[in-house]
Amino acid sequence: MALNKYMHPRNWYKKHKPNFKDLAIRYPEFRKHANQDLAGNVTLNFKDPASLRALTTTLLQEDFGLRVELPLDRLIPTVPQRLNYIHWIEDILENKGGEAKGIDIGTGASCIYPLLGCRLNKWQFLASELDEQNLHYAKKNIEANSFSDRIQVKTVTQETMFIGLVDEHEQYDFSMCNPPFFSDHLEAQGISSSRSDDRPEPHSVSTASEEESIAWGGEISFVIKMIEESFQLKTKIRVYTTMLGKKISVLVLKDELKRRKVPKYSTTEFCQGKTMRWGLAWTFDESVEFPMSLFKEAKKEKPPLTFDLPTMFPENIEYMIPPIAKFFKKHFDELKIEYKEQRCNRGVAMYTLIAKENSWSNQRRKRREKQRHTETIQNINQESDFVSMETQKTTLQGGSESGENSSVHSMNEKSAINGKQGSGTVKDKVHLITKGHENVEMAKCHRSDEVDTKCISNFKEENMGKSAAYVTNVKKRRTDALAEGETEVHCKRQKTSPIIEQGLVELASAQSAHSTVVERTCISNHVPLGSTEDPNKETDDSNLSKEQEEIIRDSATEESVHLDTSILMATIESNISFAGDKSGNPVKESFSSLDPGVEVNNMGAGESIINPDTKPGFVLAKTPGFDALEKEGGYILKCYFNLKKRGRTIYMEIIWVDGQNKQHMHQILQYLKNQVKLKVP
Ligand SMILES: C[S@@+](CC[C@H](N)C(=O)[O-])C[C@H]1O[C@@H](n2cnc3c(N)ncnc32)[C@H](O)[C@@H]1O
Repeated sequence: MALNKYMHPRNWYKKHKPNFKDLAIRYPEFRKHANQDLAGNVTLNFKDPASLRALTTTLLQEDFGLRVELPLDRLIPTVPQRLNYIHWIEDILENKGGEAKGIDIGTGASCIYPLLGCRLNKWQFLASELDEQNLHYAKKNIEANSFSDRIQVKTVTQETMFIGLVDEHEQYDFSMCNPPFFSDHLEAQGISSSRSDDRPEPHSVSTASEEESIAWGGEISFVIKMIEESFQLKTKIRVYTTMLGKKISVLVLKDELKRRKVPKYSTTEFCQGKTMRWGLAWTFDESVEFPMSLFKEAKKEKPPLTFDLPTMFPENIEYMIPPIAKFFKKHFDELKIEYKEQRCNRGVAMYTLIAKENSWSNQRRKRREKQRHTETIQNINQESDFVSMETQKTTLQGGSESGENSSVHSMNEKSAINGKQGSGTVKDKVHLITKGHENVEMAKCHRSDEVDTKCISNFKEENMGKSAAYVTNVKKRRTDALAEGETEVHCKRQKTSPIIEQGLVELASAQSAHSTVVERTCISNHVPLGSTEDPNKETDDSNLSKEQEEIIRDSATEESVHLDTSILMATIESNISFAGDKSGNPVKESFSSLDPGVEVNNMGAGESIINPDTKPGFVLAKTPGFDALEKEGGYILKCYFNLKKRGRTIYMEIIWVDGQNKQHMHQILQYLKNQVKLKVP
């Protein structure tokens, strides 16, 4: 049912496929024509007119409460296709469910357009028909559904279109028509060449009589006559419309409207199953706005949304696709976007994404929360300025005693280099320093193999809760000390690099979320808490690029080197784990293996990151729900997400497939871009 996805969105059958089994149980007439196979599936023979009639009358009864009687030797309409046309008229009139007065040229025995139009809307109809038998049945069907006060059928001659049918005192909102489609018997039998080669053979039998299906000149001539008459009636009928059975007719008639300088016209597609029909509308009323064709919109080639990952490595190092793919998959999981991996190897990763809900819009709120965390951290850093000052002062007073508290050990060592003198109680001040530099503690905790959560929660309690009181306290002591005649020690505020800020933010956000960010940020350099070993030595940065070393140098100030490098290194290592050398080997295995979030070191070139046993190109279903979602269309967005190598960088593209609106795709791209920016400063 290739075209069903382009059915009008309000078409009942777009989401409610008829259940033949159920219909067979509840409708005896339908049951007579239903066949059940050994597997229990119920099918219909669409080449049998009686089966077709049973289906149409049963669906009209079941889904629209319409009781319709049809002769076997006249056209049997397909309900879903007729619904598409009704919904298109609703869209043009912009009055779904509202009142309108319409005309139906050649209503047929079913009188299907007026019946459906009146059932779904408060419309009234003037219908025409030239065939006696059709007229008889149409009237019967109108009465059977108690629509005699809203639907009027008039008998007309072959030459009549609007003139001779319409009431000259009346104003009409629209006209509709399903014209006889063949020009002669040869065409009706499929012998002449007007059926286009690419159009498949009909799947169901045509029961249309000669009068119904054949008109001199076919549908083109029929509609040209309508166009001619519309020039006489102009806005008496606000919008003229017709259905067309052949694409060539659409082109010819559009050309005709253009040639005759009709002010506004539009076309659309009616899609159902494997059948496509077309709609043509024109008007002399400039205020009419024709709706966009959903089919054309969906089919229109839209360039994919793209983004190049920033290059940040020296020339012999490149990004590797599998770890990057894993990075994005983690974010898809976070956004509850289902994905199906179509391919993942060194050169390309391809995914089909399906989102059943908008989980990215509230990301703004989350970002604001994160921003608040940043601000809190910045406040703490500012507060630490005072502490730095105190640190130096304390050291001047008696650096040897600073060993009482190992957490400030290295700092005191560094501060002691200043070698100035001061006075005061060393113990108290050491205590202050320890408190004020809880972030130093935290960094150290992260540098050990232990207690992430513990030190994070300490950090939260100690710093967030007590920092205000603490700063007041420090300020007071500082004033007191100065009042006692101590020498002022000048100390510049530490400038924290954006990377470090980011590290701090990640750590802070992790307090509540206890997210993998902590794991990623907490690299273990195996420096025990309070160790006096040089942290730079432990992190073994011999394999870092000059660029990266520079970042470290620029970011770490003399006093804060111990704290800053640990976080900085974590950030850089996460990035490095995205990279490989020219042969696809991870840049540095020891780095990668320290990062629990990225499995670079056990992944060979071309292997899938999800399942190392799987050969590239094999389809892996991420969740069992994916296929069901896809099949039932239970999603708001379906798109393709590809990662491709482009030189030394990676090119990311998102290609629209289906969904509510394309804006979702833009929002997801923006979200992913933001994540990349956080990751690659
Ligand atoms: C293809 S059938 C459409 C029937 C129905 N509207 C439907 O969609 O199922 C075309 C109908 O137009 C009728 N017809 C042909 N020429 C006509 C004319 N000049 N005026 C009114 N009806 C006409 C035929 O009898 C036939 O019932």
